Amino acid sequence: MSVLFKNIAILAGTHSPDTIRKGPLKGAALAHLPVIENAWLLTDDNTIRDFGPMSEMPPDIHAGQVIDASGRILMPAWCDSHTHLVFAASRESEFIDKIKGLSYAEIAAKGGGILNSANRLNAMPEEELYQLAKERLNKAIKLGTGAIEVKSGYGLTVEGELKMLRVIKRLKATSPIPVKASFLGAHTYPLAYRDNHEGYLQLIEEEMLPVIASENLADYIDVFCETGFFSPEETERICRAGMQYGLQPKIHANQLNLSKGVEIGVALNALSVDHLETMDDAAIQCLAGSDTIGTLLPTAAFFLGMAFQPARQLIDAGCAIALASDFNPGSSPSYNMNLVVAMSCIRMKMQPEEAINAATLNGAFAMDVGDITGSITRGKLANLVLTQPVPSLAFLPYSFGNNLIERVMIAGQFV
Ligand SMILES: N=CN[C@@H](CCC(=O)O)C(=O)O
Ligand SMILES: [Zn+2]
Repeated sequence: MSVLFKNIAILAGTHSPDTIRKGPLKGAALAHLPVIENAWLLTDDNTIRDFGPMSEMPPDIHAGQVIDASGRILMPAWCDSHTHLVFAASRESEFIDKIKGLSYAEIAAKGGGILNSANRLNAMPEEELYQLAKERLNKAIKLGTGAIEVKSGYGLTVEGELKMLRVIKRLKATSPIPVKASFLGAHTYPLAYRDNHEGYLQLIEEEMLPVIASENLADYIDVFCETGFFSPEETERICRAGMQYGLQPKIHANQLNLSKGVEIGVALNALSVDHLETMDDAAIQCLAGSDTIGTLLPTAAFFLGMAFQPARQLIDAGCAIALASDFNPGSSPSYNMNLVVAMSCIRMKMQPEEAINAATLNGAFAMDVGDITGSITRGKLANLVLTQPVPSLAFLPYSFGNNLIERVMIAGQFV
């Protein structure tokens, strides 16, 4: 079916094919969000067919449905390039511990955190895990998410990790939006290997990765490179093991400490290094001189009460920045990308245009779908967000916490 949107107050994110070909928006280019005011857009089947200013709309357009978008913004759906959407149970008891003053690291050290999620996940049948994940994904789509990356990392056993990745593979097959999978077996050391790191690294290399590759269960290799989790040397070893199977690194770096994750990610040509709460000048310069995307996860910093990522310094240094939700039960129990964008403006001093680009086009590039989604470009997927009537683009992050989305279109269909 084709849908014609008419009288769109602001059609935002109309990046040209030339811009898309150049890859992620870096530095000052991030502030350039092309818009057409008083515009029309036509979808055809699952794609964006054409668009332009109302004054130039061809008189003979035929569409199955016509929408009057007066006063509204039409823009690309969010591209959430970092989530842990597959998990068995929420962890609000740890939330209480955090309120009482325990840190993320202290909760992890007493057997909570990722290990808590791993115990619950290993006990849950695959079908139930899939149903829970599918429900969450559908809710995220209704909030405007039109492409998503999902990680394993709550199994930490051969069976558990494969179970998670098989769930993600089913989501890929059944979800209306693009889904990418990252293998995060190196999320933390399971208790059984606490004093035998070599044994767990070998388990990943010899028992997990070969099966993952043969069943085509992952697109990326991820490691939590952090003090108390995986050292820089261990991170590099696991990334290289994944790379032998064609998995590009996309790693957790510099969340709690200057972990060297950024430097390792850049050296290994990682697609992205994610978190970046804790950065020094060397790490910022290293990222700026690379093609690796820095994915900022402000809701995780917010939830853990940490300093926010230094978005301004990163952008001013010339880095390519994406924004993602980090949706997970421990450090970011929200998949709301609208909130991520608002928080990035309010707390990281990003301009609304920068935040929208980072959460759409650059997010798409951070999961290799920049050629099919993340902007209003002819031939791309019609994955679109139509807002309620709003006075301006800046109103979206300004009016934080309010749901301003009226309709979401995925592959040309309203959801
Ligand atoms: N930092 C490591 N991993 C997740 C949190 C996982 C958890 O606490 O369950 C993150 O990206 O924030
Ligand atoms: Zn994460």
